[in-house]
Amino acid sequence: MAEAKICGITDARALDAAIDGGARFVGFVVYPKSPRHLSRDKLAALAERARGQVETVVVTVDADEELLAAVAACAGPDWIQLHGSENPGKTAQARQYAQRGLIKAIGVARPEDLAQAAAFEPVADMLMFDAKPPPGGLPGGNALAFDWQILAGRRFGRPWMLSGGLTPANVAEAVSASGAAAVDVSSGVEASAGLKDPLKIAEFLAAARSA
Ligand SMILES: O=C(O)c1ccccc1N[C@@H]1O[C@H](COP(=O)(O)O)[C@@H](O)[C@H]1O
Repeated sequence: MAEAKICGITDARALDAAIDGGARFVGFVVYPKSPRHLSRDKLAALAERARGQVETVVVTVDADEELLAAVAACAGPDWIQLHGSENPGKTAQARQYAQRGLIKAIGVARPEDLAQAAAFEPVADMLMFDAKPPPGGLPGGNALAFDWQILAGRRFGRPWMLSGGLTPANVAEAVSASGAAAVDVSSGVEASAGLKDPLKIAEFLAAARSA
């Protein structure tokens, strides 16, 4: 059984589907270039609805302290996910803005990319391995997968989550190939960019649970 994070939630129906389906985490994106970006008001409302039912994650990209403080004030997230090119120092500084911890995303295309994990283990509470973004593309949320076998048998000093191009149809194979204990999805449970499909969320969570 793999734990799951449903990321890029933009409305209450999707949030409720994630909670009802047994997600451990829900993710809210604060990054204006993303089709899943949330205004402060919407972020606050969704975080309030989620409180106490599921662990909340705010996803940021190279956010400055002002933005992190604003996110903390309006949403009080359990976790902050850093999905840009934050270095270990910046990652450590962000810790004060999350209630439970930090998730640091690492882009993976080749086995050598996993070496970056070591520098973040002392400062992040969880790692996320996502497909390296295409040149000029968004830093995440691209529906791109990488070779999951790269992770097979690898051990890290922190818990980690598999991300990138996961869907209800491939998540079981991804878990089996990589050995992931937790998985993260955004595009694979959408009807269109930025609009989650509650049925696909339920299917993904059922598949992850039985993986
Ligand atoms: O989802 C986004 O729009 C996004 C924007 C900026 C940084 C990260 C983002 N999403 C993260 O990427 C993973 C993988 O997405 P996908 O399933 O391949 O579409 C997503 O789960 C978020 O953690």
